[in-house]
Amino acid sequence: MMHEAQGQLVQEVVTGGLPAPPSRYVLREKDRTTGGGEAPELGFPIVNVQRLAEPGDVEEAAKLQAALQSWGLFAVTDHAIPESLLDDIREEAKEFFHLPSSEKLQYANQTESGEFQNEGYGIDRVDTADQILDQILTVQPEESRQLRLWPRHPPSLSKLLHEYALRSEQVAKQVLRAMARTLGFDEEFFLGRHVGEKVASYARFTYYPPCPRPDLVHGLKPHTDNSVITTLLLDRDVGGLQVLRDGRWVGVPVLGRSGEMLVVVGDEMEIMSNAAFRAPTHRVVAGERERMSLATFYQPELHRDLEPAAELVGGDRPAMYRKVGVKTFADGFWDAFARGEPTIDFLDARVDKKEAPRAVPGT
Ligand SMILES: O=C(O)CCC(=O)C(=O)O
Ligand SMILES: [Fe+2]
Repeated sequence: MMHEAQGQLVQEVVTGGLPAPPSRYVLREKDRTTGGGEAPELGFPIVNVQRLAEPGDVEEAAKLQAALQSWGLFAVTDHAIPESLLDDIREEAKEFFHLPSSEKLQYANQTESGEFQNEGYGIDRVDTADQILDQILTVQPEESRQLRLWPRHPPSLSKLLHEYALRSEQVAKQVLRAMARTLGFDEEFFLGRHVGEKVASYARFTYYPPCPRPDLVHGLKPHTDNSVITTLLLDRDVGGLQVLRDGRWVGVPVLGRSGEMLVVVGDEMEIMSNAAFRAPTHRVVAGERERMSLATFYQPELHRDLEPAAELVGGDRPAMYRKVGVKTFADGFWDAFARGEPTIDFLDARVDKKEAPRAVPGT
């Protein structure tokens, strides 16, 4: 059901001159974000996509491998997406979020009877009090697009998203091919055999309004991504993304052009690779300046099952996850996210419960 606050949009409350965020967004004292390792990290991994495509480039492959083993996410350069496209899509997305709520609610993520649906504009399903505003759209396969939920204003935003989706899919594919190679498999190991011809993708634009008391609220609460991998277009000037590393939150640095596009390992890759690659837990802290991001989640074809690849199971490496349908996993994500639990644990997909991640600080 629709939460009574669904129509009360946080950026309007916040920019309306209030000294502090409305109480429903305020975190309990123990969950607040100050003092927790927010300093941006030096040595953040950056991988060159063109070089990754060269099977003989062992240096770049080693960088990818190190990035996957350490952060589970990394910036990509030489990705062939024109800078002007990245700038335009960010600008137009902000323009969309700046529209009056009556206009944006045309694309609301609820059905006419008030039921939550996974696509559209709004706060995510409200089960807890700390969620922000986003717009989620299926982008691939094209025949699954629900165009009535695609913004008609600004007028070119939909076209930009279409173009961006085509190009960002190429980046995701290059990275998946190179990831297969780092494990000694052929390039189609993940893409062709486990993901399928028709990679599914969902775009999520997230808008973080300027927040008068960033210490009191989450931007986006801790989670792992519901994807094989995610491409993530960041705000060029405003940081806030943090990654949980060895029990500490570490800030992703703002690196201008070379740090604006990230690739993030998702839960589905963790399962398929039998934890050869792990999905990093990440969150966004609120800030005094507005910020937006565009995440595109790449998923296997919906009719498939997710399970550890047979080649990565055996001997001293038993299967660490049970088989789960891609659709079950995708639906489970929403329940898990609303409760602040990892989807893998929420769906009881981990074979050895002792392997479950330690409790996330600040949740
Ligand atoms: O806004 C960001 O930097 C991160 C967004 C994110 O993690 C997501 O949409 O899953
Ligand atoms: Fe994420």
